[in-house]
Amino acid sequence: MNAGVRGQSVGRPVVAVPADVKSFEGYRWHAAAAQYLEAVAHVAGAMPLVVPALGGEFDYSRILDFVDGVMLTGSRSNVHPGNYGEAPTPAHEPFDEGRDATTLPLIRATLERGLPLFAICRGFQELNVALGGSIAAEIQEQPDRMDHRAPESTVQDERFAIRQRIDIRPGGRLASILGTEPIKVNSLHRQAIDRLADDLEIEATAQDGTIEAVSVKTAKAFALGVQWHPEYWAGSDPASRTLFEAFGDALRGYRSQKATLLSAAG
Ligand SMILES: N[C@@H](CCC(=O)NCCCC(=O)O)C(=O)O
Repeated sequence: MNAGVRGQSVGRPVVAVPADVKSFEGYRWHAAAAQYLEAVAHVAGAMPLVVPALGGEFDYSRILDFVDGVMLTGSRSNVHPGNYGEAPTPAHEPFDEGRDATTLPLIRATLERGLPLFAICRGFQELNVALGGSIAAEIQEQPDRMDHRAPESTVQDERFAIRQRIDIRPGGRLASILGTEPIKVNSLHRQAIDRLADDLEIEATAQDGTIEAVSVKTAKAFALGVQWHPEYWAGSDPASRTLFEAFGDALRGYRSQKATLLSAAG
């Protein structure tokens, strides 16, 4: 990932990025992958703030007073199906229930308060679950579905290669950012939106009908989810860059609106 610098550090908007809980080097970590943080910093022009996945213990909606938006990252873990009323099976694993307990309430609070929200891959699936939708597991095993998993490789640039066509709904919010010509994206997932939440609008689909992008119908600000990974090529792929720039513009808009309201209140 090679993102170019955008914006200055003074006065940059701040973006909350909920962490994953990971185990390595003998420790449990609350961590977010660099590719997301760097795309926020270098292309959206905002300061990322990683939020530990301790949502069962804390009401993180309090941090919405101090940030200008929220970004939800991708992760290999899956939303626990208990969150959408289904019993867990081995096909739903692995889980990260600390992250679920953090992101699901935070998504609802972010939308209620009108902060910009950008949801990527696992985050896109979380957005659907947080608003009452459900998720299908192991979609590559379903007839008429393509294989949306990453190519087998140890080289991240190959796993994240742009290779899958998506069609963008004319007249939609994604089309207002990227236009209506089909684009190619990367694809690294085994699950997909099944029942779409009532407050979500489909913005793009893959050739097998898999939902690839959604927006929140009643959102007061930028509220977009994508099943692919624009963060990985945000420094070089025009569509990926444009999405992060649009998120950055929404963050700056929210920040300046908040400053105006605060100064009017004295
Ligand atoms: N677990 C979900 C979400 C997929 C996702 O966020 N993938 C990120 C890429 C992880 C990697 O393979 O490196 C699903 O599989 O649908």
